[in-house]
Amino acid sequence: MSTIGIFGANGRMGRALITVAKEQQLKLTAATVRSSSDLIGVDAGELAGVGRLGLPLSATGTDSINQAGIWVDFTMPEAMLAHLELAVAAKKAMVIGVTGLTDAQYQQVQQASAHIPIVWAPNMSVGVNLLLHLVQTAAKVMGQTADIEIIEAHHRFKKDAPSGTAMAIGASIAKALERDLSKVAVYGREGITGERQQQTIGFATVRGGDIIGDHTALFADLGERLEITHKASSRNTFAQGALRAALWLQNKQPGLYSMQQVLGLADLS
Ligand SMILES: NC(=O)C1=CN([C@@H]2O[C@H](COP(=O)(O)OP(=O)(O)OC[C@H]3O[C@@H](n4cnc5c(N)ncnc54)[C@H](OP(=O)(O)O)[C@@H]3O)[C@@H](O)[C@H]2O)C=CC1
Ligand SMILES: O=C(O)C1=N[C@H](C(=O)O)C[C@H](O)C1
Repeated sequence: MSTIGIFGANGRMGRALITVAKEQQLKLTAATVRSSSDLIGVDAGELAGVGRLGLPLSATGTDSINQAGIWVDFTMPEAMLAHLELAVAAKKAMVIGVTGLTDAQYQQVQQASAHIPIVWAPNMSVGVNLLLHLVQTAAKVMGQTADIEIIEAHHRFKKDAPSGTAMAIGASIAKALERDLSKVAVYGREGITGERQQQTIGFATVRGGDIIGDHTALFADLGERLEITHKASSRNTFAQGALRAALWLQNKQPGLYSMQQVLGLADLS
């Protein structure tokens, strides 16, 4: 079994990853934090509240990159790109869950995948990845006449909007309907907006409290509406998916892989 490392171990997802790695008895051999962090040397299991693991947190950098073969990154876009540079230089595989990437940042991930195997996905849960297929069926059946809106809700600490998952749902629906998402997306509404344009795909964002992650795709027609909803009740579900992706990446050739491929859902129509 490959050795696994976690960048950004002190984040919400970093701690969930440590928890799940312990539950699944995976070979977690590195957990890193910023080089300026006071947490360096603290036990990773104690940080995550799951008891001593005998794994001290180390500083992200060239000294720690060789502590693991596959690295998991749920940090922030700029930090992730710096980690990616380290991984490419050391030929390490990466699982990336970071959202809110600009097009240019996503292109940097694509370019790095010419050198190392990478899984990038805005949502690592089984349910959301199934939902990405279900919305395509709904779009094909109802999308020519129904109004399509994507509603997402997350905790008050989230920094990007709409969520990466909401964007992926929009892209999935737009693809099924052969619409260009960049032309039909409407992000929030205010003032005298006029009547709704039928071809548009609307996005609405809610931020509050400790909501872990809710997503709804709404297909609203005259006389009926269909809502397809996913609600995450624990971050461990994302961590389980990420660690499954890490194991799946063992011995893979360089390339950019999706969670659909990891879960064997890529061929669902
Ligand atoms: N794909 C998926 O399934 C999921 C994706 N996400 C995404 O994962 C990302 C992280 O989410 P979450 O865990 O809630 O965020 P947190 O804010 O809890 O954690 C972010 C981590 O990144 C580190 N970090 C941030 N900026 C820097 C930097 N400049 N240099 C070094 N380290 C840095 C932080 O370090 P420090 O503690 O020192 O500040 C922290 O450890 C988001 O993009 C989120 O959308 C979240 C859940 C599921
Ligand atoms: O920031 C989060 O928390 C989450 N972010 C991801 C996203 O932006 O889609 C996935 C999940 O919903 C949690």
